[in-house]
Amino acid sequence: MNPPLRLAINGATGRMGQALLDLLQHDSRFEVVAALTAPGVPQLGERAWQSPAAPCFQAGWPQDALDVVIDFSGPDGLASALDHCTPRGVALVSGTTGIDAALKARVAEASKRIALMHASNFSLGVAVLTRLLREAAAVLPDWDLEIVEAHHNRKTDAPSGTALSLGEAAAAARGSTLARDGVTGIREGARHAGSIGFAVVRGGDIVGEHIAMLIGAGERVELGHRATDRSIFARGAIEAACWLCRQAAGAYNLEAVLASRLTLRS
Ligand SMILES: NC(=O)C1=CN([C@@H]2O[C@H](COP(=O)(O)OP(=O)(O)OC[C@H]3O[C@@H](n4cnc5c(N)ncnc54)[C@H](OP(=O)(O)O)[C@@H]3O)[C@@H](O)[C@H]2O)C=CC1
Ligand SMILES: O=C(O)C1=N[C@H](C(=O)O)C[C@H](O)C1
Repeated sequence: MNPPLRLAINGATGRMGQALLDLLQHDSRFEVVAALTAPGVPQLGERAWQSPAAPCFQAGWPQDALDVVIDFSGPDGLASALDHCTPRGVALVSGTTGIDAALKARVAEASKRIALMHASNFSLGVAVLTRLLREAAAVLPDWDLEIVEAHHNRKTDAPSGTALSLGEAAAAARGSTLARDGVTGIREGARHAGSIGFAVVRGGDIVGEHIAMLIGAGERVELGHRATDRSIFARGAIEAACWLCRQAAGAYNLEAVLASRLTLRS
């Protein structure tokens, strides 16, 4: 049997960090070597779960060698993970959203040296939704496309990373880009033909909902996904980490993992 993969969680005290730790306590494929969080959080020094084998929450990267890092933190946390993983050849799975063009470029640059998967959504359902939307957007090129997303009241980035990725996939299927046709924020006046609009709802404990509306004259197609439990994202990221550790340097997406595990047919 292979020894367990040596893993660090970045953003370990957050909502996703907790969902990951809940699953990883019982996953013999991994040894959680470090549970990293931001400096100053009250949990620093506490064990990540109730076992003497659990690491304590810490604010700096460990000296120990790692096989893989799973990062669900924020833009600063992702930048720090890139700084740690790239020179050391450590694989990196990141679900952090709300990152700007400069950080996206750093992610792309790092993937020349390490195996890296950055995905705005690690759920199987959203992977399928993306496929369906690509197809619908291509066969209905003249229909108006609006993407509505809803999340909990603690979410800081908007539109969500998933909404933007869905928009990018649809735009690409129509031979366009979000930079050209995406429209966010409050809109006034008539709709521009070909634009892809985004609407954002924030409230309560909504885990994550995305609805893509393709609106024609006298009819409308709606494709949507509702997450009701964060463990779906955590499970996807854990499977990705396991898979990524066997890959050469490069930028990978979740579809590659799903194709190898579930043989999703095109
Ligand atoms: N791709 C996907 O499938 C999913 C992506 N996400 C994304 O993951 C990210 C985290 O989401 P969520 O868990 O809900 O957010 P939380 O705010 O609950 O958790 C983020 C955690 O990261 C910590 N953190 C902040 N800065 C750093 C740093 N520099 N180094 C290490 N840790 C840091 C935070 O500490 P502190 O609280 O002190 O700031 C917090 O504990 C978001 O970008 C979100 O959009 C979420 C769900 C699914
Ligand atoms: O912050 C969240 O919670 C989520 N963020 C991701 C995003 O921005 O798309 C994925 C998921 O919807 C939950």
